[in-house]
Amino acid sequence: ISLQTQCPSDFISPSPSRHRSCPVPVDDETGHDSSPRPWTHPPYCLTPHLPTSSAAVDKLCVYTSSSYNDNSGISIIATPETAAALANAVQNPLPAWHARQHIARRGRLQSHELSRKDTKNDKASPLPYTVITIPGKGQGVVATRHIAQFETILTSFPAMVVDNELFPVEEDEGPPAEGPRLFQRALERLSDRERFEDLARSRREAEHGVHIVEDVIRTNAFGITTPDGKEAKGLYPEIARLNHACDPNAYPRFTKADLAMSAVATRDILPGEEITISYVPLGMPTPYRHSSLSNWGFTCTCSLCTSPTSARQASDARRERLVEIFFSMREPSTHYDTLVELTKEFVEIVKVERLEAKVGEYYQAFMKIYYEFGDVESALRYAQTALRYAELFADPDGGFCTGLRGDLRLLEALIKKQRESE
Ligand SMILES: C[S@@+](CC[C@H](N)C(=O)[O-])C[C@H]1O[C@@H](n2cnc3c(N)ncnc32)[C@H](O)[C@@H]1O
Repeated sequence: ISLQTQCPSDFISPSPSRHRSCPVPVDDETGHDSSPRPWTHPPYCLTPHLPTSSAAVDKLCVYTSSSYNDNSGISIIATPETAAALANAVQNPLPAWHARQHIARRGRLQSHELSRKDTKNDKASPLPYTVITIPGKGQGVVATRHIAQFETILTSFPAMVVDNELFPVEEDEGPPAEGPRLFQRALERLSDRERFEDLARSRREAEHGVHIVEDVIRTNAFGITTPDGKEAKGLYPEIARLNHACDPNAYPRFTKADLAMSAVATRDILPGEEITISYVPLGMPTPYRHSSLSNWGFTCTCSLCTSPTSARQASDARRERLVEIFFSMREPSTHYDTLVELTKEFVEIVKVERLEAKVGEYYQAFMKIYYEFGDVESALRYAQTALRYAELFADPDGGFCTGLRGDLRLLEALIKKQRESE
């Protein structure tokens, strides 16, 4: 008998649990008298006045679990359906949960100074990083020992998840007027408010009246997809200490099954080196990066942006060349030999520009192109490498990895059939 239950909004591998159930949507009417599991407070709901272009949303409610993440707590602002889809992740943490050393007690980071002791791979400090003040950047995260390429540096669990309806893309559309009341309730109910309120803000002076939750989320949150497929913002206080670099040494990986966000090293990191991620899509040339970064209200002074003009221009040219090559590779008029040459050039640029975290995506595209050319053996090799990198930098149970595994099986079957008929 399998104890595992599959719920309608489950991801590929639901975490097996004896206590597993399929949570039903609850709101302020259905959940008024009690606090239905895993929520420790009755849902607080409002009907937002959304722009007509927006999908129909009857209610947005605040759902809180005070016990989540070693009693740091989580507040979710979502529709009853999305909250139900998130409930299992909140209620059934994966077995590795307590083993994660970087969740300090009460969810706070150990923010001690980077001392000589720390840099010597000190066993007493289980964390491979510390949080310190970085001139011109506020706080930042610095390695306290050698971190190997592909190592998971830190994993963080969300303090808040907020439906994107409260963060319309079009600036002039304006957020729904109900936003601040929902934000306030979500903040008040958090057990560890300090973990949230300590985070960087970027709109305090420029835009008076912006609610602290809106400001903190806009400055620090990641875009995530909930198990029922809704776009939301996830606020991960530990990961939020990572500053931006255009040539970062870490990459954020979101795993839907436990809602975790991890920072994975894209290359070896030396003790004392700052650990950085890119806030904007990797691989963009300077002007695109700078306009995308304007949302955070800082001028990027990372090593790439402050490198000599000639080096920066060379990097921009390589990044633009990647796009050109990609289109040429897909041109129907491109001959196979040219395709092979273009692939080599592309791979070389990816190495020089240190875009390891994008290899999964790039090689998946190569797989398709070589398959269309009838070179199934090469397609299989690219699919294998794509999956290896995707499992490092993307959700191993997510759609990207699952799709690649399916492609691999098809390609293997095809090759087997071809060999049998030879
Ligand atoms: C997600 S927070 C990063 C952590 C933040 N430094 C702190 O003290 O908590 C984003 C904010 O950090 C600062 N920041 C991040 N990367 C930076 C960079 N490369 N240069 C200058 N400031 C940066 C900006 O103020 C930005 O709005």
